[in-house]
Amino acid sequence: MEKNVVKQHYKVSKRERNLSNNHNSFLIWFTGLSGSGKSTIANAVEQRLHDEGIKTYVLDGDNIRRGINSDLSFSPEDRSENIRRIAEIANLMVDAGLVVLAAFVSPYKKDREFIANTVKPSNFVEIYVSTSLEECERRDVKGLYKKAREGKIGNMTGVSAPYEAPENPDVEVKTEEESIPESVEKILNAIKTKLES
Ligand SMILES: Nc1ncnc2c1ncn2[C@@H]1O[C@H](COP(=O)(O)OS(=O)(=O)O)[C@@H](OP(=O)(O)O)[C@H]1O
Ligand SMILES: Nc1ncnc2c1ncn2[C@@H]1O[C@H](COP(=O)(O)OP(=O)(O)O)[C@@H](O)[C@H]1O
Repeated sequence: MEKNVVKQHYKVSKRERNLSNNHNSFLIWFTGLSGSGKSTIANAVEQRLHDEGIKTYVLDGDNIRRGINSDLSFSPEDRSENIRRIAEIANLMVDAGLVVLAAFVSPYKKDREFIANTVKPSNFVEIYVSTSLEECERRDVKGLYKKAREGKIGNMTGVSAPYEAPENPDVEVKTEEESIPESVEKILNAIKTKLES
């Protein structure tokens, strides 16, 4: 389809925004099963960054799916479209100078590669929140696993839909072995040099 759309260049660049904020902007992407701890850890990391005066924003699966992506299901195609839109949104926010923390199940490797390429691999930090399915089911924060086992919801990641774990994440957070503060420290250490503008 002919689109007749031409890329426009902005006067103020990402570099200039980063310089005036005194820190770089990039995307910290949390992937893992539902209940693994993505939101808990992303929000705890954000709090620490915010307290240091860094401009941040959290994008979270549940909230995005209640708003801009409320038309999407949990089929493989809709999950990919979910991630495609979030990658584009995150890219705009990174361009605007924010450190974006995104917490999405994002079960497909190819979708996570798409995100990295959308924001540029140098602006992408992948955090694998690697909690076992057994532990996520034990926590069952939202009662979804119980419903999935009872056959009341389909396509539940880990139960009736796949999760492709990252092979080479920047940080792996093992929530069954580490406390929340330990995981937060690990992530803050990993991004320290990235923040320097
Ligand atoms: N079938 C199924 N599978 C997985 N998750 C489900 C499902 N149905 C609803 N939920 C709830 O939706 C949240 C996951 O949405 P995401 O946008 O992160 O999913 S995805 O990246 O498109 O796979 C997820 O939030 P988190 O628990 O924070 O991960 C669940 O609360
Ligand atoms: N070490 C840990 N790291 C993160 N969450 C933990 C940890 N130990 C227990 N939890 C609990 O696990 C639950 C994870 O839920 P949540 O952060 O909503 O996960 P997700 O966003 O991946 O669905 C929370 O109730 C949290 O308090």
